Amino acid sequence: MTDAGAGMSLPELGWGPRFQSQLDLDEFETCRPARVAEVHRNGLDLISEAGPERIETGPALPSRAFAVGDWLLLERDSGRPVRRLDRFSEMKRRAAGTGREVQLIAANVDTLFITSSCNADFNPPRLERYLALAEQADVTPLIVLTKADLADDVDRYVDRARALLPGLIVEPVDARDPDGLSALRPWCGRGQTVALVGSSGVGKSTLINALSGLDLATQGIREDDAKGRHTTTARSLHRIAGGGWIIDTPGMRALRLLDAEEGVAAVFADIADLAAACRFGDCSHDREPGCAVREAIEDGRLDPARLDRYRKLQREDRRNSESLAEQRDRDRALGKLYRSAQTAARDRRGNR
Ligand SMILES: Nc1nc2c(ncn2[C@@H]2O[C@H](COP(=O)(O)OP(=O)(O)OP(=O)(O)O)[C@@H](O)[C@H]2O)c(=O)[nH]1
Ligand SMILES: [Zn+2]
Repeated sequence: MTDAGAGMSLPELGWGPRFQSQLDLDEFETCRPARVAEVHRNGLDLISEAGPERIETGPALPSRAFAVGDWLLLERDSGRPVRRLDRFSEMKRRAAGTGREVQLIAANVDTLFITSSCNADFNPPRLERYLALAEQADVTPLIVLTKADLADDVDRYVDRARALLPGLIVEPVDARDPDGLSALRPWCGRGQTVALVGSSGVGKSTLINALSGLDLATQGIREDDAKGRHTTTARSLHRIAGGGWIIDTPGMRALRLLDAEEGVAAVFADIADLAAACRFGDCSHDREPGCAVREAIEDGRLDPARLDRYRKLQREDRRNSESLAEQRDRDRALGKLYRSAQTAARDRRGNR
């Protein structure tokens, strides 16, 4: 069950006009809303004004249609689930491993805390990927730089992070110190929902513990994965001391972008602006004459590494967003190309 408490008002749970306005008159009278705190294979853990409860899911409303943070209408009398309400934000990704499945990460999130440590974990391409995810999901991103207490050049990390996106908020913290997290509190107020992403070991659990006053390590949500590493496996909604909610999103190490074309474009808006001035509309910024992007690189206005990262994310997004059939076609075409290259090489050897 979730650690969420009982007897909370709807606004405390994150309810507001954007959900209320989705109800018709009949639903007003016969239904009550509940928020999804945890998704299980055959059921959902919910929190509502009535406190925590567990419902069964079935073929009509399967578990996979829900994400942590979703709002659901239940029939007041029977407790039966009626429908899921539209989300104002939605984080999703392509499932890790070889799976092609789309995985919902979280819904109705206001702010994404993108965590990175002030050490070798600090990785601009990874941060840009998370930023693209936030942009795409309509969630406000904020960079939380953990282990600031261990670094002696914190400002350099802060500057590098700020340079990733105009206006980006970057907060260096010691995640172990609840009193030092005041800069994060405004994002964690009553009814606000925060999600957390970042590599293993950067301090996500520590941060959640410090913000919520919980001890996740004792909550039994850690288990060994196949490689014997400790990983946090459950995705759930935790109450933050002072009002808000925080969603832990484990397993985000293998984040793969999906349908994030706009998010990627938003994170690299400077390059898109430059590209608008290229002579050719379909300029690949490679060797074309009149290329404004290359010009900016030559002038030192644009970091060439940033262009590379932009291209890489674009490719990744396109590849992940392809349908299964498209991928099969492309793999087949590649196989054919490979075989014909092999044949040509064999022919050449034969002719010698
Ligand atoms: N000095 C210092 N140590 C920290 C800080 N944040 C986390 N740590 C330590 O770093 C280690 C890893 O922190 P976790 O909170 O378990 O990291 P995590 O991101 O939850 O890791 P996963 O569950 O594997 O994803 C722990 O020993 C923490 O005490 C910080 O800001 N300063
Ligand atoms: Zn160009």
